[in-house]
Amino acid sequence: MDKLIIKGGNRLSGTLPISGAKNSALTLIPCALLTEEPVTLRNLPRLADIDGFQHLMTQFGVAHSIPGKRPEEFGRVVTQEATRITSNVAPYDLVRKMRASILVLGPLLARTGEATVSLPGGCAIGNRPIDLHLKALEALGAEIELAEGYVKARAPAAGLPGGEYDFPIVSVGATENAVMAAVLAKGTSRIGNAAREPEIVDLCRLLVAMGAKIEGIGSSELVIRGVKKLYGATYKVMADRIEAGSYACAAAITGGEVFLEGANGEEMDATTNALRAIGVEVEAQEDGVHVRANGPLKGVDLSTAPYPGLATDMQAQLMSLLTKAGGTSVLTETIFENRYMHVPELRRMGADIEVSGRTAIVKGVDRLTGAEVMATDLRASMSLIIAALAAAGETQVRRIYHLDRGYERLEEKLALVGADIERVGDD
Ligand SMILES: CC(=O)N[C@H]1[C@@H](OP(=O)(O)OP(=O)(O)OC[C@H]2O[C@@H](n3ccc(=O)[nH]c3=O)[C@H](O)[C@@H]2O)O[C@H](CO)[C@@H](O)[C@@H]1O
Ligand SMILES: C=C(OP(=O)(O)O)C(=O)O
Repeated sequence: MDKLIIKGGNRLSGTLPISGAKNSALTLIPCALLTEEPVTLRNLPRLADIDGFQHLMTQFGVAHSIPGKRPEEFGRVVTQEATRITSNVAPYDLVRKMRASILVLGPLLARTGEATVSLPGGCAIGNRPIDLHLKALEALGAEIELAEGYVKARAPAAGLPGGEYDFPIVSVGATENAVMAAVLAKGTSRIGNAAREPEIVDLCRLLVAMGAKIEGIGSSELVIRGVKKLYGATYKVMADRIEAGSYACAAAITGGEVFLEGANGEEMDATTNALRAIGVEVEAQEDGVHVRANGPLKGVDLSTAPYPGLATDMQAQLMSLLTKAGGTSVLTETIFENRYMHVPELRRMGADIEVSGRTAIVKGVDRLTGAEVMATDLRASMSLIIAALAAAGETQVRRIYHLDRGYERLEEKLALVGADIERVGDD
């Protein structure tokens, strides 16, 4: 297993390219199941999760090709073609490694009338049930059965009729599954209290490019008129707002100045507002976001919330930044029940953080020190790297396979802006 060795203290400066969004790509890829025509995605990030999802897609008979010959630098172009679905079963072995695999349920059901998908199970950040995915699909007319660790979903012989569902709480994944199932339904569907995350907008835009009829895109009420058939399309995956926010925190904690090339300022408004409140200068430009930390960092109170609120996927990284901010900060995590796994590791680096239930109280310290730490999940891993960049001495981050799920060429990008970071084989 690899580990990262980071020597802290370098001020980050320069241009940092932002990749395609993992969480968008993971819902755009299964859209290829909805049509027999080729769907080409541009700007796909090179990530373990994307490779894993593409592997899952081959299970259903989806063919992949890379059109043209271009160097695979940042961002890939991949065409998927599901001329014929050869299986509608997603087995445990492929699903357990990646929770987002549940996103094949809606499209498989819509295209073939049946889908059998392994229950994904919990993960480090929380329990993460899928009850809302199933309730929404039932409301659209599916029959659902749970047996032997699998979800078996079936549509009536004539296809899903479509229907109405109001989510009791906002769920990104369940909204995505419902939208992907509704686009090929016989009738019209209405999804209330839908998630409004930019990744959902990206999903709807691809589906519209494929011929879907969706109203209310970007709002919490989606009305979807089912169509008989969807067509092929070519679509560019949006920039990763969480990757961009993570690197903004990394630059800020070093007192640095970076240009996040390709980032979309509007989509990361809540993060940029938090950074500004902390005392970091952030300017959204047409082709990216400029970040400059030029003065003392101030403690703030932050609470995560569904979009347009502050993303839970940014909580750990902002907490790292706040360990060096003056005064006391209070962070409240409202989305996942166990998303403070980074706290004990940050404490090992000298941070002063107390957790009580959903709240973390962070008292700024003058100095963080390098230590051997363990990554526990994707964003927790990034928070340790952010702290390491500002810590005195050397930090070793183990279990970095979590990072490879969501940060494309992390050490290359950070080195590009001056970080002293190296990936070595673990002993
Ligand atoms: C691949 C992907 O896009 N992952 C993102 C997606 O995850 P994901 O789609 O899994 O997250 P959800 O929005 O569904 O989860 C929000 C909350 O709803 C709960 N819930 C969800 C579904 C359900 O059927 N029942 C239920 O109770 C969850 O446990 C959680 O407490 O949105 C999260 C919230 O922004 C992000 O942190 C993840 O990075
Ligand atoms: C929690 C995350 O991802 P996933 O839903 O894929 O586990 C994340 O991206 O921070």
